[in-house]
Amino acid sequence: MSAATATVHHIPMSVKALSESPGLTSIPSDYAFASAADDYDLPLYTKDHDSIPVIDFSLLLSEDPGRRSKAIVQLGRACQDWGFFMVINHGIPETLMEAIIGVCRGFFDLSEDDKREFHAKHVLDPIRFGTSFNASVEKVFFWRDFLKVMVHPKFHSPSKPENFSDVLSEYCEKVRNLVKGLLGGISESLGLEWEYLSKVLDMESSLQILTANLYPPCPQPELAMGMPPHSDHGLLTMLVQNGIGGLQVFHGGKWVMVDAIPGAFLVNTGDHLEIATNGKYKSVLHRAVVNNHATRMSISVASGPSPDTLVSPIEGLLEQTGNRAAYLGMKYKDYLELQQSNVLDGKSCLDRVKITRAPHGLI
Ligand SMILES: O=C(O)CCC(=O)C(=O)O
Ligand SMILES: [Fe+2]
Repeated sequence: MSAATATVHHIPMSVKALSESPGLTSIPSDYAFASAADDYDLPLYTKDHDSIPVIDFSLLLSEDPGRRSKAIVQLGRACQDWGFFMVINHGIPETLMEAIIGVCRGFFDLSEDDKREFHAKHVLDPIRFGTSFNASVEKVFFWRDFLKVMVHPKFHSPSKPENFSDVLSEYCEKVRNLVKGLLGGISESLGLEWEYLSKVLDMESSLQILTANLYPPCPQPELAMGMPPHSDHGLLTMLVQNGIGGLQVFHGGKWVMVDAIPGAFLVNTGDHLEIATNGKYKSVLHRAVVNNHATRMSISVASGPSPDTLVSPIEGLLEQTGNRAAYLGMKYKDYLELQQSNVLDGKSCLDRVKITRAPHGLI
């Protein structure tokens, strides 16, 4: 390509640096998300937050069969009706949850030069620092910086700040165990054995990715968006935040603001649980809004099958779900690459593997 025809896409600086520019009172026009009006611009409901399902993890492991099966029914309902729930009594110390938020904050507070080392060349690079979602293809940027680290089956970690790697490894191992328990309960809620999903999805080699999100104060929060409506790849995403709200889930045709129980995990079902269950447990749309007074941080851990697992609807579940597979099989790592290389837009990636059929009787 000659210099005259080359187009250089403008990659913005971090929103952290932008938000710290002296005298910033409005956002640059390429962060104005509201002008790109979308279907999700619906009224916001907070009153429903009481009904967000709460799962007591300790009951899933209870020795009392009655309490255990009740908890499993509740978990199945939460996956089917909401695709979102909070988990309490999960056994992960709050000090460790605070520590992971602390070391991630420490990472974002490194100099821009230090962080630049992790500007990725490829979306599957194991450590990536960036802004927005995929700034090289986006027209509108999101008010968000991120650090993404692949921590399993192979562990990676930035070497700075000090003790980042120790906290990351301890935290992610504990989250993996929690996910194993939740998947066991989910398996049973589908009438399968506790170990079933873990085995067919090869969770021993589960691809686990930690994403730290930083949303600095924004002078015009009503125009900007932290993360647009999207569903997550993988099976379950486990999220914690620094005490500042901003996560909204789409439920019953409305955006519901999540009012987190302190110390609880916020969990959402991902695209690969939808594919594996042939649409019985659908991945949930969610988004993150920003505010003008406090820096919000959230740490999400996405847990998927092993990178090489071909994920398609599970045979044993077809009978409960209309007898025909409604999704094409795709290797998890190929799906991940596809999702991360494009703009983040609702469930557009999942739509690519969805089999659409003409209504019965029509060709
Ligand atoms: O910050 C949040 O609450 C949402 C983050 C999120 O959706 C993600 O990391 O996929
Ligand atoms: Fe998400």
